[in-house]
Amino acid sequence: MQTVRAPATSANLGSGFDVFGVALDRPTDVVRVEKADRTTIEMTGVGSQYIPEDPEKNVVGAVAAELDAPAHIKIDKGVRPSSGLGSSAASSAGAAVALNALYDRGLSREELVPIAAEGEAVVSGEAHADNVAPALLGGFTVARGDAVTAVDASIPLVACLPEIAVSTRDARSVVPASASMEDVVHTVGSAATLAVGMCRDDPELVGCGMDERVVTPARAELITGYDAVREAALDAGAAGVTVSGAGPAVIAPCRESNRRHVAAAMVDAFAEAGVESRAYQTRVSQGATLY
Ligand SMILES: Nc1ncnc2c1ncn2[C@@H]1O[C@H](COP(=O)(O)OP(=O)(O)OP(=O)(O)O)[C@@H](O)[C@H]1O
Ligand SMILES: N[C@@H](CCO)C(=O)O
Repeated sequence: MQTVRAPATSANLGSGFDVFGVALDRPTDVVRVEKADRTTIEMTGVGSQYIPEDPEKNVVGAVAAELDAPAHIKIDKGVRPSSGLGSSAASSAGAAVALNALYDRGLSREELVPIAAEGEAVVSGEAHADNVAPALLGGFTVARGDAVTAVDASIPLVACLPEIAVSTRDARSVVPASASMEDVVHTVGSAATLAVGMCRDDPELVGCGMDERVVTPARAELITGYDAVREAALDAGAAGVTVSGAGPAVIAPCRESNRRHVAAAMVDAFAEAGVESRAYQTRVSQGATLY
């Protein structure tokens, strides 16, 4: 038997649409695997009632098939599905690490990225790596085509998850098909600033580099209270605010000393907009861990 704790992730970070990602130290999924003749799946935890246990429809079924590693897979969900916090990626990455160990496949974390990405294809039709890369490698990751670059980083963050359902499909359907050259230049400047901020463990640069004018404003429209939550987080000392993944979670990097204050301000602002929410006081951290 092998057990893995797999982290939530935030992939985009404003300026890095479909490219940047970070692993978060909470929330997490716990994935437990035991050898079996055929793959079966058992789900518990937050939102598990909405996740199919059929291996054809659950992301971990595709990962087990890719690794030719049939198993009884138990997943205790800590990362709510359709959260913008990489719920499906946490399970995919956790299963990839656990099954690789269970069957002694000897694959590196980098080699597991495309395998875990096949799990993502079950959900979205695309084997995109922007969430599974940080879930496997930890820190800050850059997914560019088939290549992934990872750097260690430790940035305090608040990830505030409202009780709103936003499907990734809907959130992708509102992304504009084109952008002006002015906006492209602005995004490149922001993305470069964010990457430097991650390399320097500087939350101010990371927050500044989240500013993006094409994808984020379109998606913010799907999140009731977003503008007020953004303003409240900035007033409380956050260095920046953006939509996490496809939403509806909203993330805000900040200094550790004011993280609690930022978290409370975001929850209060959602409440004033009539939306219940939960704020995770978290940080950029390591990838999936065997224990
Ligand atoms: N093991 C699993 N864990 C979570 N969701 C799963 C799993 N297997 C299948 N799913 C399906 O995947 C969908 C959730 O994945 P989705 O990528 O939309 O959300 P997310 O991972 O929270 O968001 P994001 O990628 O924006 O961070 C749900 O429809 C859910 O039923
Ligand atoms: N990068 C993806 C993450 C969601 O899977 C998006 O923002 O749509």
